[in-house]
Amino acid sequence: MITTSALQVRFGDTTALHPLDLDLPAGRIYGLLGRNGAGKTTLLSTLAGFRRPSGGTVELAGVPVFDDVRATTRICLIRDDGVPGDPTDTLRDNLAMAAILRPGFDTAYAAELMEKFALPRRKTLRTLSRGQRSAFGIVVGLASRADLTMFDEAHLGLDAPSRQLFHDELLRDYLDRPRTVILSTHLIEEQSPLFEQVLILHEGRLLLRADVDELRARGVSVTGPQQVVDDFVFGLTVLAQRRLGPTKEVTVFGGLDDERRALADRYGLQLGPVALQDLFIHLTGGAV
Ligand SMILES: Nc1ncnc2c1ncn2[C@@H]1O[C@H](COP(=O)(O)OP(=O)(O)OP(=O)(O)O)[C@@H](O)[C@H]1O
Repeated sequence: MITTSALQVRFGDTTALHPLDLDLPAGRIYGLLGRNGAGKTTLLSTLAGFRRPSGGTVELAGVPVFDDVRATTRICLIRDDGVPGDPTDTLRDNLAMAAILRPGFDTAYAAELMEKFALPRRKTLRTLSRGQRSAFGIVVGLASRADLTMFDEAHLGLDAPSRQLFHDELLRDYLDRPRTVILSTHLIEEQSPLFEQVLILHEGRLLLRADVDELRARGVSVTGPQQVVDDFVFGLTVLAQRRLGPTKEVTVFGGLDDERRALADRYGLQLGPVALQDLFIHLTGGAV
């Protein structure tokens, strides 16, 4: 369990995180969403003990994370801007160092992942391509098997097959060895199937925390012939609209009562769950 109490981070005049009380029970995958500058990286760095809070505390299972190896060796944060390790060392040496630093590191699993991501063991970290660097970060992040594992936009630069591999491996390994995972991402629709719970940060505050299923039920997608859909959603809060030839899909905010559902059925309209991205844009005040 990771717990924050009145956690606050300021950079000069900028308050990146307003006092935040948060408890994240262990053994779940959390999605951390927020617009640019919302405070996601600041929060994750502080949870990892990389940054001293301006106020308040962060504890992992009761142990303060800042400057305490009892907690930091159980935490792994993979950031978008680089892999933990020495850029002038080979990947092989960097993996050996990770194994020394992290008690839960699984060398055999790291070797398996290196193969799967086709990473060159003899190359130095700094000579890797952008996507290869991300892939190496993911290898370290997964093989560390840390109690608290966080990926901060760690997929940046990865091609689609590698992102799929990341998802598959994360899910497989998590199911074998449940731990707490936080994924910060702007690829909401792509990564949301992994989330059990979503946290939305907005302007340094926690705007929303909800289970994914509950969130998807906060809106409805309505699909059918354009004119019929337009008539049906008249007066409702429209979050997004998409056209595909004569067919239209409209996402509306809020649930539909039984009467409206019966009406949709009579008109032959299809109803489905809301796309998290549409809801996210609506909740964080973006343009539709
Ligand atoms: N080292 C720093 N010095 C000054 N201000 C900072 C520093 N790091 C972050 N900030 C500010 O803190 C706020 C939160 O930044 P943060 O990087 O946590 O956002 P983010 O949600 O991760 O954004 P993005 O999605 O763009 O990566 C922003 O206003 C940012 O400008």
